[in-house]
Amino acid sequence: MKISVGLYGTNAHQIALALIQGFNKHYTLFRQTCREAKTRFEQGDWLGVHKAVKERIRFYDDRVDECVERLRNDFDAGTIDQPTWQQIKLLYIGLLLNHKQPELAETFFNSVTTKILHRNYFHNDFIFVRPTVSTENIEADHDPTYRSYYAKDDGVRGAMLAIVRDFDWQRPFADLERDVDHVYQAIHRFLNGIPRREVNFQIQVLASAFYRNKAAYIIGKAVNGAAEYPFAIPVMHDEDGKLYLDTVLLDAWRIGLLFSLSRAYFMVDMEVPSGYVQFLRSILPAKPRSELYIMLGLGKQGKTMFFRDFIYHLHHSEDKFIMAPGIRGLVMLVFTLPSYPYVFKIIRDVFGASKNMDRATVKKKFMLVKQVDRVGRMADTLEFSNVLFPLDRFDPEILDELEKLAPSCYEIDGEQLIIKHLYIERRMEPLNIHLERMERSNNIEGLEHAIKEYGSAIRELAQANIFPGDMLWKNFGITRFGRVVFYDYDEIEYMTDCNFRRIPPAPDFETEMSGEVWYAVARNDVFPEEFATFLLASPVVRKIFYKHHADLLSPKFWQEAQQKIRAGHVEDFFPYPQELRFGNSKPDAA
Ligand SMILES: Nc1ncnc2c1ncn2[C@@H]1O[C@H](COP(=O)(O)OP(=O)(O)OP(=O)(O)O)[C@@H](O)[C@H]1O
Repeated sequence: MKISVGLYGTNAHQIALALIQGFNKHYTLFRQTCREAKTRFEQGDWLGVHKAVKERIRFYDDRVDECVERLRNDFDAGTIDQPTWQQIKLLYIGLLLNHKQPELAETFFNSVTTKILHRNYFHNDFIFVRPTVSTENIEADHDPTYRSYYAKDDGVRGAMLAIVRDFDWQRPFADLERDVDHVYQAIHRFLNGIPRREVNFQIQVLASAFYRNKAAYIIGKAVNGAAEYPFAIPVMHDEDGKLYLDTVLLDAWRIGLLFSLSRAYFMVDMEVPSGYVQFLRSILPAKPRSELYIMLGLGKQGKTMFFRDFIYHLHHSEDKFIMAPGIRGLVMLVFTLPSYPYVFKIIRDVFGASKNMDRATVKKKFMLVKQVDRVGRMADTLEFSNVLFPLDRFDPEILDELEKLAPSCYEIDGEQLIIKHLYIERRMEPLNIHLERMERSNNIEGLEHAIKEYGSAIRELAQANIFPGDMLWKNFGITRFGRVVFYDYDEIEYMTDCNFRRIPPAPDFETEMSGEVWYAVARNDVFPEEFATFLLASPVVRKIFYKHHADLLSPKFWQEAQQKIRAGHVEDFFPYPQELRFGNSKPDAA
């Protein structure tokens, strides 16, 4: 039934209700899959874990589209007048007063209404440019955000046992008391003894575990006097299918790395997500809230917050956007703001000669990266449409490049530059620049570290079913923490779609020397023996590469990795160093 909208929005209330119903449906489904993560973990359903993460990404857009359609069908949304839209927003705020996820619901409102309204309406009268409802200290009705434990008669060890048991995993531990003892010893070593307990001593633990890949992480902090000690404990399956604690992470920066954007998103069952973010911020104050929301699977909220932070930063800085240092892309045009740690990537209109693909394929590859396990080796990207930038902050070189290479991707409207589509990702030092710097300063240790890391990145990506396609140094970056991460996605393929081949012997010497290819090459053929030609021109780099990663230059490594994937093997990737593991168990060999 179509209801026509009268003057001053007599249906404003019904429209506000339709919007909140749309959001509530979204969050119910989102929570359901997060809740089921516990069962998937208990059952060791690792392929199911990947499938669920992939499917969850679509939930948001599906619900937004559904809600837009409902507003169009039931309320003729395109004809709603300005006063009615303002009224709808005010009524919607009223519906959020006791809501448990008001910040997400505000963002949902924006997602739906910006699909209906013209850009001129994108200000605070009509959408939530700024949040309106506070998320401070929202109490959950059913599932508390964190639980508190005290060291009573059975001491800290007893509290730790209770913490783990309260997760109620329906799978036995191999030897929980042994593991808790390891945790206790690790804390002892880390703190140089166990400090005297103050009267306020307590351990606070986030009530839902953080599920990712084959692990569940217990995250919390101990409070003692004025000091707080964060911790994260990964729980895993051993080779007999029993649970065990793999380590305890006690350095806040190491815990922060669990939330690196180059890893897959967590599944966490949260009634009040802002409570989780608030708690995480108390142990990781340097992590932007936007990145925490993204890592909790709430990407749209993360993007919204990222953008609010970015606009705020623009108002409080003066530097200009410049072209990103390094070798220019043949597919992407990349610029950056030196005072902000991200790069901005636009798909060019015309690609360099060697790039035989189109815009849709590039977008598909970027989406693929979001959906797979990035194993800490592929940068996550935030995708935006119609982004407004202040024109006077752009270096003329970027404007020239835009005009030359991507004329259909932008518009200039008065003082504003509107970029129609772009990806944003963390800025790193391009690996080619890093290696040159290391070689120039004769820093062999730094060079060796970076090359070792590069090979490990390729190896781990292969184990996670990703073949980078273009493995040149310039397509990788190195993070502040010295980790090598891949960021050029236009040529990536699933490992299982590639055909890794040895170069067939030449029929005769003349053919071999001719520089011509003497064998037929199909689209998905890959010849690992060729990698050395374009990677290892520098003798010092070559020597180090051969020392650590010579096997990557033969088809055998790649074919074996393929076989394992085809046999359903899901590799273990540990977001912390091997030497921190308690060594209780070899990882599950399944
Ligand atoms: N995350 C990043 N941090 C820092 N610099 C980056 C980042 N991403 C890209 N760059 C810079 O921009 C350049 C081009 O980026 P990218 O490799 O994504 O583009 P491309 O067009 O896909 O490249 P190619 O021509 O190799 O396909 C890189 O060589 C690098 O110098």
